[in-house]
Amino acid sequence: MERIAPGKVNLGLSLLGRRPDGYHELHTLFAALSFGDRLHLEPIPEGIAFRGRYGRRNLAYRAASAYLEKAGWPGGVRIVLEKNLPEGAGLGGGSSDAAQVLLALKALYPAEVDLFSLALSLGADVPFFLLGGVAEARGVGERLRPLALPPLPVVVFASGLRLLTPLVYREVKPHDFAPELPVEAILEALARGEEPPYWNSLEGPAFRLHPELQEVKARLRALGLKGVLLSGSGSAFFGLAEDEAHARRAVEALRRTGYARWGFLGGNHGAFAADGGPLPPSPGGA
Ligand SMILES: C[C@@](CO)(OP(=O)(O)O)[C@H](O)COP(=O)(O)OP(=O)(O)OC[C@H]1O[C@@H](n2ccc(N)nc2=O)[C@H](O)[C@@H]1O
Ligand SMILES: Nc1ncnc2c1ncn2[C@@H]1O[C@H](COP(=O)(O)OP(=O)(O)O)[C@@H](O)[C@H]1O
Repeated sequence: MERIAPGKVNLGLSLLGRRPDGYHELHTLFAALSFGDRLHLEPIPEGIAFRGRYGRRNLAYRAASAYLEKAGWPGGVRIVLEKNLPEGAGLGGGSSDAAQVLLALKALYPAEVDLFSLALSLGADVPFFLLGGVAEARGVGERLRPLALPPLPVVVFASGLRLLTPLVYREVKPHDFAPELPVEAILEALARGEEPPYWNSLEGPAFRLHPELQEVKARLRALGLKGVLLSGSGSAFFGLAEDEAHARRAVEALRRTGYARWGFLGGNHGAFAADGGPLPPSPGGA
């Protein structure tokens, strides 16, 4: 069985406040991308045979182990993880890998296992990847509402700087908190190809830690991309292109200096990955 684990970007991320447990309450729009990592899975009599980085600490391995444990070890699985998404870039690759392993194992070894709570125990972004598509999220990302958005060409760029999520959250100051995102206005602007009225409350903290990231954002803007924003806790930025030709030109201009790739969000992109259906070949990029 072969599955694509799509990346994601956050079409706006607002930090509403800090909870007593130290976590931050957020309001965000997740959008799955039309490209991502690739997983090959096949049943074996017992155990987990895993090929990929980090061994047993890999989120894909941990997802397999958690599911099979809860299902009572009905059999084993061989997993080969082909990493295409940059790590620690805010594109959610590890979370998406974990979600696809959960979905694949549920198909291979059906059992009364609550995938959603298992997903949440693996990471705050993992439940979203069980759905894919576009979704509004609250809490730490677990309260989800699916949304519709037409397919939009998007360019993603990561300079290679690895931003650790805990360090970015630690840098958050009270003045970084913001109100809820204007969801309807964001969706309307995106559909019309206008500058969306969104922000990412983690940009301020990320820029304070690494001021050079502001230049990266400016470069994407200078290429004519709209709604250029840090994705999640970074360090990847994304921006919306006018059309495929514009997206291709932007990738061409960026690819010598980092990970640059274009694809789609919205439409059916990143949604059908979640039910195991085949994905179309990904469009170009580095
Ligand atoms: C920022 C987001 C946006 O989607 O993901 P990325 O874009 O980096 O993938 C998420 O909030 C990433 O949440 P999550 O996946 O749980 O982050 P982890 O790396 O597990 O958390 C690392 C640490 O960040 C802090 N943290 C995390 C999430 C949150 N809502 N508030 C927090 O304060 C906590 O101190 C936590 O111990
Ligand atoms: N399958 C995996 N893919 C990527 N990173 C993983 C995976 N399993 C564990 N990790 C760890 O999780 C960290 C964050 O991974 P990733 O999901 O790619 O980034 P982000 O949380 O910024 O979106 C990595 O730096 C790595 O140490």
